[in-house]
Amino acid sequence: MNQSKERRILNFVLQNAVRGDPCSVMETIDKYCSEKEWAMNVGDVKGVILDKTVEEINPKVALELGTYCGYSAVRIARLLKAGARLLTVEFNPEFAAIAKQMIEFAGVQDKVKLLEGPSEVIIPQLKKKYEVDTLDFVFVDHWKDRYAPDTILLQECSLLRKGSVLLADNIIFPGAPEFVKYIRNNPRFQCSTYLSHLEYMKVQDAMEKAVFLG
Ligand SMILES: O=C(c1ccccc1)c1ccc(O)c(O)c1[N+](=O)[O-]
Ligand SMILES: [Mg+2]
Repeated sequence: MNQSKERRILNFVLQNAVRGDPCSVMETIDKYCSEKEWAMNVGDVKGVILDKTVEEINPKVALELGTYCGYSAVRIARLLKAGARLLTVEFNPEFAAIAKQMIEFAGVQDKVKLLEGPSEVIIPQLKKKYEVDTLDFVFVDHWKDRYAPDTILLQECSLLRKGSVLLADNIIFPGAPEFVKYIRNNPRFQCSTYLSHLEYMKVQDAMEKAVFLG
C-alpha cells in the first residue's frame, strides 16, 4: 500500500536524523519538506518566532492544538525547563501515530503528552483528567475554523489566567479570519502580529500573539 507523506517524512527522519537530538530532527524535517515534499510544519522561519515566544514565557504548562507530525511539539519541548510539560492535541489518528514516534525519536517524550481526539472534547478534560490548573502558553495550529471557538472554550473552562499567551499560526495563509476578528476586538486580549512566510514557501503568512489580560 502506498505510504503517506507523513510516513515518508518520519522514515526520512529515522534514517537521517540523530536519535535523541531534537535540533537534528527539526533540521531533517525542514530539509525533507523544503526539498522533497511540502508539509504543514510550522517550519524553520516561523519556528524562530515560536522559539522566542516560548523562551520569553518559559512555560510550566503548555498546550499545542494541532500536533501533525510532531515538529512543533519537538521544537517547543526542547526549550522547556525541568518539570515543565507540553500537552499536544491531534485529531487525526494517523498523524498522532507518526507524531508519537517522532517525539520519541527526538527524545522529548518525557516532556510531551500526546492527546488524540477532537480539541473540543479534550479541552474540557484538561483540568480533571490531565491535572491542568491553568495554561501558561498555547500554540494554536489546528483546523483554522477551530481557532476562535477553542479560544472561547479555553476561557469557558477557566484554563487561561492573567498573562497566559496564545500564539496562533497561519493568520494570513490559509488564514483564520473569524479568530483574528474575535481576538483583536476582544478587550481581554492584547494582540501583536508577527509577519512571516508560509513554511518552506515565499507566500506571506503571519503569527498572532495574544496575551490574556484576565
Ligand atoms: O490548512 C492547511 C492546509 C490547507 C491546504 C493544504 C494543506 C494544508 C494548513 C496550511 C499551513 C499550516 O501551517 C497549517 O497549520 C495548516 N493546517 O491545516 O493546520
Ligand atoms: Mg500551521
